Amino acid sequence: MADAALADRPRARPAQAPLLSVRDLNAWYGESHALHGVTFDVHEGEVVTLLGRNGAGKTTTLKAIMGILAKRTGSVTFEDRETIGLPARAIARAGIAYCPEERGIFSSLSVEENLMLPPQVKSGGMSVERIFELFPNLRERLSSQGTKLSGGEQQMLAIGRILRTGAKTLLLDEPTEGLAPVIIQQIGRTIERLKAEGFTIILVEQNFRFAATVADRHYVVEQGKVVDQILNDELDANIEKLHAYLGV
Ligand SMILES: Nc1ncnc2c1ncn2[C@@H]1O[C@H](COP(=O)(O)OP(=O)(O)OP(=O)(O)O)[C@@H](O)[C@H]1O
Repeated sequence: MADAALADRPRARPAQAPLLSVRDLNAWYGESHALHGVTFDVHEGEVVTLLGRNGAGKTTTLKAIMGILAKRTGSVTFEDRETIGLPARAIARAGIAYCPEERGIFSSLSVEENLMLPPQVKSGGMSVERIFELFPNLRERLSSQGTKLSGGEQQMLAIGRILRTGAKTLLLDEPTEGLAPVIIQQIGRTIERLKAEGFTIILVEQNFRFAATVADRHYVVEQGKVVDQILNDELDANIEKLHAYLGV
């Protein structure tokens, strides 16, 4: 195929191998079967969202990729390496970081202590100075206790903290949930900057209007499976279908 034709291909079908490839992923909470064969790909440098109703399996998909669910089957390859049998710490060292919906800020620790908590898993982690450039509020709150932070500041700290680790693939679970529009915009700008720097991001979002401002593609999750894919450029044309999926 000619180079020009390759360049014209949509992002959804680039020629190079995916960075992350999820195939027939099943996962359980104890006896409860939560994922029923999730399959999707993410290419390096993409921002991809998982959209879907409450309980569809979006968070579980992130946890299963990260290896923090005890029982999972199927295949998750990252940089062509199978990770399904690996413990979470090995997956983190491979360069994937997870920012949970509940943010996981230690209330008894200061902003600085929270920031320094996760170990660096790869070289090239972001310096604290750079993190403060992205989130100036954190610099001002450096010695504040975790409990004293607003929801927005907690979210910035949770994202800043994983940027220090050196991971270049980020799993962000509903980073905008419950936040004021001005903070949501700041998180949106941060995601854009990270994308421009080559980070790969999987974003779980309920707020598809926000998702549309940052993502290349959207996967729709329903009953523990990916049931559809919508390119961001084609979102407007598919808006009724998306409303039906999301029940809005
Ligand atoms: N800790 C748990 N123990 C048992 N079942 C769980 C647990 N967490 C989630 N589930 C179940 O797994 C399924 C998928 O939940 P999940 O949290 O992944 O959905 P979601 O799409 O992220 O939705 P939400 O936005 O509500 O978090 C649901 O049926 C849910 O009830």
